[in-house]
Amino acid sequence: MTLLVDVRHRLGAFRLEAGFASDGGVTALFGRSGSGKTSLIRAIAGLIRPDEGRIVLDGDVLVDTRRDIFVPKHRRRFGYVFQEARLFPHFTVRGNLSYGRWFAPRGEVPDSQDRVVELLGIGHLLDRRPANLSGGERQRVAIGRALLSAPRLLLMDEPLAALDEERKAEILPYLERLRDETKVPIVYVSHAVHEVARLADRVVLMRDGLVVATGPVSDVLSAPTLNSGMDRREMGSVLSGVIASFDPPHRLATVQLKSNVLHVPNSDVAEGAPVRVHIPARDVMLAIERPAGLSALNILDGRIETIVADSDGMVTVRVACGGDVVHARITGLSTERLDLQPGKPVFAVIKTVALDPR
Ligand SMILES: Nc1ncnc2c1ncn2[C@@H]1O[C@H](COP(=O)(O)OP(=O)(O)OP(=O)(O)O)[C@@H](O)[C@H]1O
Repeated sequence: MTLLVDVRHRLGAFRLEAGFASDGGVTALFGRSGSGKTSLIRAIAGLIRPDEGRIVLDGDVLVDTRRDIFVPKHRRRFGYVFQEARLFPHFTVRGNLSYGRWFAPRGEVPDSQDRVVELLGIGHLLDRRPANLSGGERQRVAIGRALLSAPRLLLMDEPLAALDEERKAEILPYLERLRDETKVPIVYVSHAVHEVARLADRVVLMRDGLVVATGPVSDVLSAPTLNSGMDRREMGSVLSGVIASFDPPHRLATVQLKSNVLHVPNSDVAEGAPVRVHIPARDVMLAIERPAGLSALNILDGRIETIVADSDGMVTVRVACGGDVVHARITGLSTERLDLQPGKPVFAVIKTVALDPR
């Protein structure tokens, strides 16, 4: 799958001038409120007809303003999931799912309903109406309905934004299964860094209608020089590893990274499972001697690669710990006091790590 997007469009005083390429998986459109994420996904959906540009999916030209090509929304065969589930209130869950299937084009075989129901864990809800579902359940049904229309691309615009933290946590594992077990490419709009760190393969970082960085999630979320549009307090490292072992009494998982081991609170992931860890840079401290008597479980030794100063007096230090790179966000004063410089050996003390199944 290849998706090429390159659009320019004026909306009142706002100018969208954005493009990216995706070769499948989950592409996150990420940025602050008002950066243009929704406008861009609406252009991909066919809800906005761009002033200029092209959108091409697998060689199929959906928009080319120079050639006056504009394939209307209903002929693009995309699935949509919005902030609110927008289910039909008078239909049961089963009825809503059948409606999705009804939209699958003739000759296309959508995922079987049983498989989608199982994937999203909604089997026990089939006879209920939307009014009797939680927000998270409604959203899972909306995703199921979209999947059953055999979409070529799934567009999700802040699908978790209307849910409370508990419901978000409940639905994220289903989104991960969707990413890992279906072949449907996803464009996912979010302003929440932990969601993007957890779900995305590629990130398109937007600011003021422009794309300011694009690339693999681990690069975009951690590279301070590229992150001009991103709230630097949100920066962090995204590392891949596998679950090496468990310590059930302490509910801790041991994650083997490229050259380090991390201890992470978690008890639901199988041994050998590939995982991602997200380490916010603000939760990493640096020491020039190995600290003793600390409650932190994870202390990695490494060497400083770069130090980038911000205008707010903070600095982001990139530390290579063998083959794993960790970023620490510390004060400029600490940098001076510890005489931190590129090449200097340091210990990275990691306060929190989030573990995500992969
Ligand atoms: N139809 C319109 N006419 C004029 N301005 C518009 C229109 N639609 C959107 N805008 C403006 O375009 C800018 C980008 O909006 P957009 O919804 O794409 O951003 P966003 O990144 O998705 O933000 P949020 O996360 O808050 O949804 C905003 O300043 C918005 O006010």
